[in-house]
Amino acid sequence: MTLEVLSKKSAAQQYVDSVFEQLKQKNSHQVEFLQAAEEIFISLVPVFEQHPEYIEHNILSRIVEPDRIISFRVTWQDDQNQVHVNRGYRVQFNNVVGPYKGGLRFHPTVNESIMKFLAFEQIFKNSLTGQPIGGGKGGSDFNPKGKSDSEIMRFCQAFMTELYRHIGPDVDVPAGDIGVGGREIGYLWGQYKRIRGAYEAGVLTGKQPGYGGSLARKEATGYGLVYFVEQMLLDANETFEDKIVAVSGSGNVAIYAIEKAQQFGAKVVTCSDSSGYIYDPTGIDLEVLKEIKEVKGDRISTYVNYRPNAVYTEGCTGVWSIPCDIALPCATQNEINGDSARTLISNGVKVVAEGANMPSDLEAINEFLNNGILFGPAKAANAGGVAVSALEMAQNSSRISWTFDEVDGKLRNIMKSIYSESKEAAEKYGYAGNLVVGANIAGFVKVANGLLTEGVY
Ligand SMILES: NC(=O)c1ccc[n+]([C@@H]2O[C@H](COP(=O)([O-])OP(=O)(O)OC[C@H]3O[C@@H](n4cnc5c(N)ncnc54)[C@H](O)[C@@H]3O)[C@@H](O)[C@H]2O)c1
Repeated sequence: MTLEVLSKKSAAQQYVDSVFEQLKQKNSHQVEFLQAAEEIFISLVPVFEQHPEYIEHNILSRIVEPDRIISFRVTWQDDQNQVHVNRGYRVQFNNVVGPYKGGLRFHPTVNESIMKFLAFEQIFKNSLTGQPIGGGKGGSDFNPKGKSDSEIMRFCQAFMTELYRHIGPDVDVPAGDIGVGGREIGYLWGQYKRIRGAYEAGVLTGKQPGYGGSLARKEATGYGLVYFVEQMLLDANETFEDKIVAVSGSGNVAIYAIEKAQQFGAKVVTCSDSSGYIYDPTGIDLEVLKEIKEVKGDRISTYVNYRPNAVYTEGCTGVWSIPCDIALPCATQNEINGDSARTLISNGVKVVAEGANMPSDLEAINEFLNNGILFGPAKAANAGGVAVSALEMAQNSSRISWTFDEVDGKLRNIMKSIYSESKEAAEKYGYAGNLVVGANIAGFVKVANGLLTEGVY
């Protein structure tokens, strides 16, 4: 029996290693994609140990190769009539669970590796939501910084003039991401509608409420994060009541995480932007924060003009030196390194949950896990945004609009079930308490089982 188990173990490990080796050979220049794939592959070894049928059907090789990668030229004219060319992408990675779904990113760093890494992660995040959405991602190396409104509009129209033939409400449903907000979604949607000659609202999500958009989409990621932590706390017989919370960022995710945490009775004492952070020991004044960021688009340093007892400090990482019970990184990738993690731990943090994508580096995650900190990984904890995008698609298909409370109630249930599925998967595969492994496995197994039912293709 022992030998049998050992040989099975070794078969699973050998299989995962060999698929990863082939992946490296085929994609040697795609650093980000390989990094994301490796992280997920490591979590999956125990799954292949228990499911040799996945090895027989070569599921891993089939999941890690995108269904297709579309790359196209985008030609547009600036306000001085100069002609520019950018490259557009859409990676349609996997549609076993539903139509491809994932954001569009407009940023100069966009390349095929980054598109593939984001689309690959999106498969498992979307599967975890329990909503019928597959994984995709797209974008362009276009830099929106410094562009006029008309230039943005012309770029979006040129981008959609090619993209429209590859997407559709039952095919592939893009949304926003970095550099693509409500304004860009509006221009993209207008152009799609004009070309198609049909009101296919479900082709894009993140639209304005009243024009095909869903109520509570703006709040969804931040609220969802807090609902996820609510479940983590509940399991430890705790609540948000009177907890000290440190939040980083002051954008869409941060603002609504702060709002919900405060509604649950927590005291949120920090927020930040890319220049520095605020420490307000009496609790962040949300009205002031919204005025600064949503109305005026100002720097977070101006907070002290409204709240003289608060302290502003230059530099972002210092935010993690503030003692807290719960830390919610909601700004950007790699904002918590090993040192920041150790500081948080020595100051007594009990829960860390990721609102941003990949805010903790690998060393930080290991510090949290090895020191018994409850850790909620981004794939699970910030899935509320895409979950409500799926609810937007459902409303578009049925041509009805749910109330704010209806959407919010569904979001809370979805976050509850993402938590319990991740927790149960971790327990089932021998990693009790490790939500990183649990979320990867729970997302993967659903896609793998779907693939098994569809035959070989
Ligand atoms: N908006 C969503 O629905 C959603 C969903 C899932 C994940 N995310 C992720 O959450 C993160 C934040 O997204 P958002 O929508 O709130 O973006 P946003 O642009 O609204 O806000 C980002 C905020 O972070 C601040 N920031 C940037 N760099 C920083 C740094 N180094 N240190 C501290 N603050 C910094 C910015 O000043 C801004 O206030 C991103 O990683 C994004 O990919 C967002």
